[in-house]
Amino acid sequence: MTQKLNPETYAAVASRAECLATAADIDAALDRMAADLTARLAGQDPLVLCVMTGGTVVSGLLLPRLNFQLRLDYIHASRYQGATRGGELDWRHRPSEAIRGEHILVLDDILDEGITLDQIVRACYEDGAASVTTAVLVEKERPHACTADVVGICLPDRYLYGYGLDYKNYFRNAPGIYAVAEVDY
Ligand SMILES: O=P(O)(O)OC[C@H]1O[C@H](OP(=O)(O)OP(=O)(O)O)[C@H](O)[C@@H]1O
Ligand code: HPA
Repeated sequence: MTQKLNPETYAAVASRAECLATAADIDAALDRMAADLTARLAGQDPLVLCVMTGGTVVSGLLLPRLNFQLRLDYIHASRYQGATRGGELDWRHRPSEAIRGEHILVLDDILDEGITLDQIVRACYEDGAASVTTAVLVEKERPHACTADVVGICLPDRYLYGYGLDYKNYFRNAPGIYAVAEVDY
């Protein structure tokens, strides 16, 4: 069950947030990611795994830029659950059978502490992936448990929303990436 934000709180959070990346910045980042991923994966018939839920927006915008043979599935592992600090990774969907022998591309919105991506990559190899390539739209400027192969844009270590990233389960649809004000964090 997710908590609702009342409209006044929603508007106040939005008015205090700072835009760190515009839609034009993200478009340019997606173009760079697509070129890099094409160089790495064209001809390998990869199985793309969208990491739910935050990975949906980057997946939707990136896939039409990948002009080669691929298939799409999803994986669901969550550790924030609407909170602004992460906890234990909760597995909700792990497509183990589909992964065996495949070249996997994991697509997610953000590499923050890197715990989610690190555990997803380990799980893919445990499930018999032939290779695993990782791509994130945003990498936070902080130490991570792992790195991503392809990164769209690096942003400061603040709590972010937009382009799939949520604040209390809202703002995934914001048309830019915004840092939440200290008072709201
Ligand atoms: O690098 P980390 O510190 O592990 O954090 C990154 C993960 O956190 C978010 O997922 P979340 O658990 O919030 O689920 P969501 O995708 O449903 O928002 C985000 O989508 C990444 O998957
Ligand atoms: O900064 C963030 N914003 C939204 N979701 C997240 N998951 C990890 N870090 C973040």
